[in-house]
Amino acid sequence: MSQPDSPVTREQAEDAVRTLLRWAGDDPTREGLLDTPKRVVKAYSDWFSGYSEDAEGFLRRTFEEVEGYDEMIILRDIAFESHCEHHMAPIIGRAHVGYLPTNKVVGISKLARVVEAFARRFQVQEKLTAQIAHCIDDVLKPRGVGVVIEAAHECMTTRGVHKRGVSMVTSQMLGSFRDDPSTRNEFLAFIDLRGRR
Ligand SMILES: Nc1nc2c(ncn2[C@@H]2O[C@H](COP(=O)(O)OP(=O)(O)OP(=O)(O)O)[C@@H](O)[C@H]2O)c(=O)[nH]1
Ligand SMILES: [Zn+2]
Repeated sequence: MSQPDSPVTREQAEDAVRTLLRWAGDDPTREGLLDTPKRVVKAYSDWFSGYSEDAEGFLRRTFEEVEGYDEMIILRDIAFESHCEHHMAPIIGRAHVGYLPTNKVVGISKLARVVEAFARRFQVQEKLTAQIAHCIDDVLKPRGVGVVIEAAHECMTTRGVHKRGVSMVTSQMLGSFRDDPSTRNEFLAFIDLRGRR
């Protein structure tokens, strides 16, 4: 992931927020807005904390004592918040992640941590989906990985085309999830996209 050449200071980021406030037609020196740049930068530090997270690192601790368990493992309904890289508007959704282990499994919370690490960046949903799947595939080297994401894009609901209730669905299947229709179908049946609404 390429980073900007020179680091931006917190003060510069706060100035940028003041500029936007002025540009929108308000007065950043009025009482209600005085602390807003500070708050916005703090909020952004949270929303974009993924840039400083090592997604692969979360998957390095694995467990082998699982009595030979070798069936599918799924973490479904992982709620996440991200931001679209086109409008910097929220993307609110759920991710479903499954894999077929080889001889080791990972702590289940780590799958959610991987989702968070990539979601807390500027994203398009396709890239987010692929990054999660490839990260799990690269580190765990399982027999297969499936990632399905359903999300609402606020750039489509609160502005632009103004379509509420629309969700975008993306999937990235790798290994046996891609090549073996029964594995793919088992995963899709477990996550039951429409049935659990
Ligand atoms: N494929 C994809 N498109 C996205 C995602 N997030 C936002 N977009 C779309 O990115 C496109 C950007 O299109 P542009 O025409 O450059 O931007 P725009 O003029 O603001 O477009 P409108 O949203 O249609 O008003 C829009 O169609 C968005 O709906 C995403 O995660 N994946
Ligand atoms: Zn957008």
